[in-house]
Amino acid sequence: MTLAKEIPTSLNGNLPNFSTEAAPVVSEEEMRQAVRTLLLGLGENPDREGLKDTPKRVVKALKFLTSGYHQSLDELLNGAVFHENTDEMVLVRDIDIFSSCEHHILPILGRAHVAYIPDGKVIGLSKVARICEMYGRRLQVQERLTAQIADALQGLLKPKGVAVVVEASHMCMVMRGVQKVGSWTSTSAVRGVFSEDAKTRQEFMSLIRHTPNFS
Ligand SMILES: Nc1nc2c(ncn2[C@@H]2O[C@H](COP(=O)(O)OP(=O)(O)OP(=O)(O)O)[C@@H](O)[C@H]2O)c(=O)[nH]1
Ligand SMILES: [Zn+2]
Repeated sequence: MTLAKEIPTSLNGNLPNFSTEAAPVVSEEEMRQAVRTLLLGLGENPDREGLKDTPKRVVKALKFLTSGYHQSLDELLNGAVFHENTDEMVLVRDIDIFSSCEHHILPILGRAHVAYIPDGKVIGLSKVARICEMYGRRLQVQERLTAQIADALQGLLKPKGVAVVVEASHMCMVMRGVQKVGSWTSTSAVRGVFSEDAKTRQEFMSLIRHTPNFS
């Protein structure tokens, strides 16, 4: 493993825990070897037929599950911010979340509800889901994921307010550890008018609880 002088520009600002000096560059082969070592440590034979391509598959899967480190808001937005004279709440509900907890690298499965009150600008609806994907496909804690989604929208649109609720089940609490099947966690991040005005916050909460008749 060597130390990079610079983080590739695509990662700038996305790797929270490395300074520019210390960002390690790890080859694909080194990553596969690490998975092979894990398999050996688990008492498996990494050379048996079913496992011989597993290191390659695991590295590919983990790279996909953390691909959000290589995205940027600019890129995913693709210019889809539009001037619109509205200040009514926009809510995108039930956005599925597939993230990975940073403590165990196990799945966090759930959904996000994202609302904002525009102040002259709206964003393409699909981009709200793409923002959730970008931050979801990183090693996360749910609280940070929720706040990052809220802060991204706040920064991009400078709206009157943003509210985000994430409801998710952590496989590290279900499949191992305390093993609480069916437990889930709700986190919220409110900015602007949603934090200042209880009525607006309540409207958001009641909209995310309402069951539409097409679902
Ligand atoms: N706040 C928060 N905690 C999380 C999240 N994901 C996992 N955790 C918790 O992180 C904690 C790590 O605790 P440790 O005691 O260091 O790890 P552990 O021995 O594996 O803990 P147990 O899960 O209790 O067996 C656990 O309580 C997890 O439930 C998250 O998104 N937010
Ligand atoms: Zn965990």
